[in-house]
Amino acid sequence: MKTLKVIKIGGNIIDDEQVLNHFLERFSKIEGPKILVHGGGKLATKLANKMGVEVKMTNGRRITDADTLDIITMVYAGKINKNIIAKLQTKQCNAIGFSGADGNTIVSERRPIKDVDFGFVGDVLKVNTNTLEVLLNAGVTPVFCAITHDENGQLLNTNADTIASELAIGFANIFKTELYYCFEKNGVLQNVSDDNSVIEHINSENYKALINDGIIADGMLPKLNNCFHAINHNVDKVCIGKPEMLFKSNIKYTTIQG
Ligand SMILES: Nc1ncnc2c1ncn2[C@@H]1O[C@H](COP(=O)(O)OP(=O)(O)O)[C@@H](O)[C@H]1O
Ligand SMILES: CC(=O)N[C@@H](CCC(=O)OP(=O)(O)O)C(=O)O
Repeated sequence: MKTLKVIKIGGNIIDDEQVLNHFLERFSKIEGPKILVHGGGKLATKLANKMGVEVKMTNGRRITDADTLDIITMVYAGKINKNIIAKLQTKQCNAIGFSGADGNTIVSERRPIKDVDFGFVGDVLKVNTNTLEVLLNAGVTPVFCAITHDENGQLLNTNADTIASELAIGFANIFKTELYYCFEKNGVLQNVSDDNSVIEHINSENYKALINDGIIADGMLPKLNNCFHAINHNVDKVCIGKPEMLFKSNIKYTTIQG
């Protein structure tokens, strides 16, 4: 079985032109099938502020009204995705940009209203691997933004970490699948302001303790939920850290264990 690497990059990598170029240079050289997933929440927030559209976040998720959906579609599926594709083409990496609507690759349903109405936010129902598998086997690299669709013509905003974990799970019976969450820190940290305090292994036991002790908070909570979801659904390897974890052997990062 071939190994598929699903790699997610967060806002802090996308926002910095130099960091992004350096990452894409090394990403393009990774051999074998690979999928890149990008966020871009920070840029969407910046543009919404500029356009006078109020930004509302709850539990790390963006409340997405019709104006916000327009903005995130322009930012995620347009500006960020197409810039990444153009850069990869300069590095001999033949990439194609995807939202979940393209090729009907990721189908979601609008999140039901419970305590909060998230608006046009989608929870993933299904990943269709057929088209993507053909592309991967032909050496083409799919690059996903954080947008899905409901098969009734409605685009939906879906967190990029979730897109990455659902893609990894979707391919877990076709490839040996590895999921890498790249962000600006060395991994999950014991002390969030000390990059040397990497917690190298997290399992469901120490995870609970880390939450209770307030060590894991903010965006790290949904990220780790996605990690456990993946490792419990046949994904072989789930890691969180700086992009260097993909390219160097002497680097510390966090590995998730089931
Ligand atoms: N224990 C922790 N270790 C590392 N980061 C943490 C921790 N607890 C909270 N965080 C926060 O989680 C953030 C990462 O989540 P998020 O911003 O959603 O990531 P991304 O940039 O991938 O979208 C970090 O920037 C950090 O501020
Ligand atoms: C529903 C929801 O919250 N979607 C996210 C999608 C982008 C994202 O996940 O970007 P980062 O990975 O850079 O945070 C949002 O709009 O912020």
